[in-house]
Amino acid sequence: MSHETQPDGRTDGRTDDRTGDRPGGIPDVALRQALVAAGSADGLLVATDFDGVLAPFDVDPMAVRPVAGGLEALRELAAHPATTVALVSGRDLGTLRTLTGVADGEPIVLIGSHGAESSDDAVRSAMEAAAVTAEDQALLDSLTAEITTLVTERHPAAGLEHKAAAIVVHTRGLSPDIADAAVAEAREVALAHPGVKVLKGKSVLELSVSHADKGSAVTALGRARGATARVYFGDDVTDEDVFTRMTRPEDVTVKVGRGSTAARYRVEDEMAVVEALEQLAAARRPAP
Ligand SMILES: O=P(O)(O)OC[C@H]1O[C@H](O[C@H]2O[C@H](CO)[C@@H](O)[C@H](O)[C@H]2O)[C@H](O)[C@@H](O)[C@@H]1O
Repeated sequence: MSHETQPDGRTDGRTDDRTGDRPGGIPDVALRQALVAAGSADGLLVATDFDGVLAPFDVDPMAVRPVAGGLEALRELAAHPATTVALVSGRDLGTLRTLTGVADGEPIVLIGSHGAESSDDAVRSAMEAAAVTAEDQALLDSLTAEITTLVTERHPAAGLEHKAAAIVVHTRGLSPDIADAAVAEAREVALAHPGVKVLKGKSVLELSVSHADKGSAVTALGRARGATARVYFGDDVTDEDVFTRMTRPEDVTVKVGRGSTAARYRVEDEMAVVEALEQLAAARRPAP
């Protein structure tokens, strides 16, 4: 049986999505310069994906937490004038809030369910067409029932995650053959339901009733806040929707880890993301 290929070029069931030990720092001089330039823009948008970018992967999707320094750097950035900060995720809004600890009223925008949910009015209004309707909910309910039966009866080692707009089959840590079979059969179930969007992520198959995309949500936020420079960090297929939409000369798009990408720059891991955020925050501080 051929193994399900991951967006980062690995095969399903492997638990390490990273490139190995890193020496520290951001070796790419061009990226460092781009961050300094973005940091001095009149209006800055800094947005980052969550899993695999700000939080290391875990077999248990609810056990992940942001890497040390990540939230601190985002909070400092959000406190600077003319600076908008957003956390953007395939997680649903409630889960993103729980896992990041970002409280209601904090000046960090949360964008969940790949853009279908947000704490920001402008994003919600721009993404209204992608919000989950009663009809979508009925579709999700019947899809969830079928996928739950499939996983319980045929692939009990796989995990299930219930989200506001999707049901997700998790295969991290499983042997490739078991993971491939679970993913292939879940995909078959989804394909029998017109209107269901199938997303193959890293050791996950997400079956969604929303057609939101992160690119539309992030660019809507940038527009609403008058951002003249936009910075985005992402690691997975759904982040490519942002990379392909952010192509102005002032934009800084950063792919985290391996795999083909439309991003302009690349860093190795979550700690490099924190370093980049700290550089941006330093560039944003008023001169003494
Ligand atoms: O858009 P993101 O914030 O990157 O979310 C993408 C998916 O992330 C989660 O799955 C990933 O992280 C899990 C926890 O480390 C891991 O077990 C799984 O293998 C990864 O694919 C989340 O569970 C999904 O719902 C998100 O869509």
